[in-house]
Amino acid sequence: MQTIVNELKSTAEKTNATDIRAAFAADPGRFGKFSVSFDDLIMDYSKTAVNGEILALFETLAEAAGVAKKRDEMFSGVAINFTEDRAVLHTALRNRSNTPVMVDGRDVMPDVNAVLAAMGKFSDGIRSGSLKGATGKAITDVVNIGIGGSDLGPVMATLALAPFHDGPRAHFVSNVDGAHIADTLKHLDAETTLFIVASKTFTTIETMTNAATARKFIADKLGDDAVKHHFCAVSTALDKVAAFGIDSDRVFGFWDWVGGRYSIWSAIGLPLMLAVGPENFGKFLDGAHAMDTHFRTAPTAQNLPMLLGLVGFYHRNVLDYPTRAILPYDQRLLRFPAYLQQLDMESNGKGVTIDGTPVEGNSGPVVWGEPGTNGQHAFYQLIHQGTSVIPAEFMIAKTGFEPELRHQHDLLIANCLAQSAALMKGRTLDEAKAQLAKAGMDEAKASHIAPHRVFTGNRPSITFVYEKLTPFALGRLIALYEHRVFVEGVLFRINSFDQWGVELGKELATGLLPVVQGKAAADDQDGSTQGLVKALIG
Ligand SMILES: O=P(O)(O)OC[C@H]1O[C@](O)(CO)[C@@H](O)[C@@H]1O
Repeated sequence: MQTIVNELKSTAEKTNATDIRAAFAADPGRFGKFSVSFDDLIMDYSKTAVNGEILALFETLAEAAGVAKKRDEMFSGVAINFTEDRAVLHTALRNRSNTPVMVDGRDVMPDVNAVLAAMGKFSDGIRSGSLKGATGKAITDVVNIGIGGSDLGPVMATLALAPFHDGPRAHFVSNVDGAHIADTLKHLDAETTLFIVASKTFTTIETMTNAATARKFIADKLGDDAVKHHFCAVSTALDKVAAFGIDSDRVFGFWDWVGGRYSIWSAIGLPLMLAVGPENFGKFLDGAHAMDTHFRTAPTAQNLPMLLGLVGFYHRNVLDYPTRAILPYDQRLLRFPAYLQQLDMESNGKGVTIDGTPVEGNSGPVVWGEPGTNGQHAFYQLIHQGTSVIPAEFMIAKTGFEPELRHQHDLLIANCLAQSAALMKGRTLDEAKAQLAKAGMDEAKASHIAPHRVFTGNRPSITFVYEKLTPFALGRLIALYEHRVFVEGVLFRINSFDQWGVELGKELATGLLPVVQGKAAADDQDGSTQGLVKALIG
């Protein structure tokens, strides 16, 4: 593999691949060569440093790394998450074909479908008002209590599908900071509020602490017996859920072969189903399944997740770009960058390969971003003229949901395409001087000012275009990014599906809590922690 990576480096240099502007000047038909589509989803990667030679090496690299073989292992239930001895089967949750998926010799599809049906029945009951609170009132507000994968996916998807909401209002509490639940409960009526305690392990301290506060909120207002009418739970730890006191018919399970950051398709998606209904949730699953089928069957050169992963690896490990910006031109994808931060950085932020040896080169990039056009007024200065090259990933729908505001959607499209073009084309010194001269600036001053108005250009971006942000399109987009993370993880030669890196902080926090509470001395803490504890608690 390393030989091919080295060949990618030398070929990029030899073909001057990073001069993207020159590549377009030499080949106006570049878009046709370096864009792929799957139904209405188009991925334009022509504004990246690719060419025919690079693309051929991508295919060689994918073959040498065995990406397709490892993909098929994942879909078939091989325990590829070997440090936790688990299969990775979030794809089974949206396996709309219902072909058997075997785990430990057993087809899991009947279980998957049973949970989905139970979620649908519960959602219909809450949404119709037939399932009521303790005082006989219909539920008007749902509060999801969870964090990480038990929060970020539901938050992102529920906001993204706002035009499809016809159920109770959705609220999300995740941070252990009391401000989060306090600000949420302030506006809610206990009689008409349902809490979902969402935790794969049912041990996460933030979630369990907030759940206890929510429970007290209901008990104080409506009495202990009311709790069972105002709570439900989503978890794999059914014994812990029972101990919390939630009735089994309000517990929606999922399985250890579903990673937290890959769990939106499971019962973790219950807040989304309550908001948009079981039918739209089914379309959400349909979209992901369509992308799964595409990923499993399309040849590499036409395979969107494969290409997105290969370009991402190329940017990270060949061209050495340390971050990537996710820039959705869709306000309802406001939380999509944050969702991808966990999906990508908790999956591929690893330093050890599957062999237990240190990663050679780089592993996952820093993922960040904000919707356009807002980002243009915040950090685009750096993206355009800073000293770091930051690959951008834009996404834009052909059509919005507000026909009466079509003129605003036109502006959104114009800005999205313009930013991608500006990053690629830039502005030369001569162009800057000519522009200043045309504005009437004298030559001496223009020579002084012009360097500040130069844009290097040749800054890479990928643009996704799709018809409309429907449940199907959202499911398809999320699955695309899940599989891109998978492809990059294989190329980095890491296990993308464990997350040991979150353990140490948790362990130290457990030991520090009694010190913060004044119940234990800080003597064995490091000097900085001792100083900070003293400053904070005296
Ligand atoms: O759903 P749980 O078990 O509460 O875990 C919440 C999150 O904490 C982590 O385990 C660590 O961040 C994530 O992987 C997970 O999504």
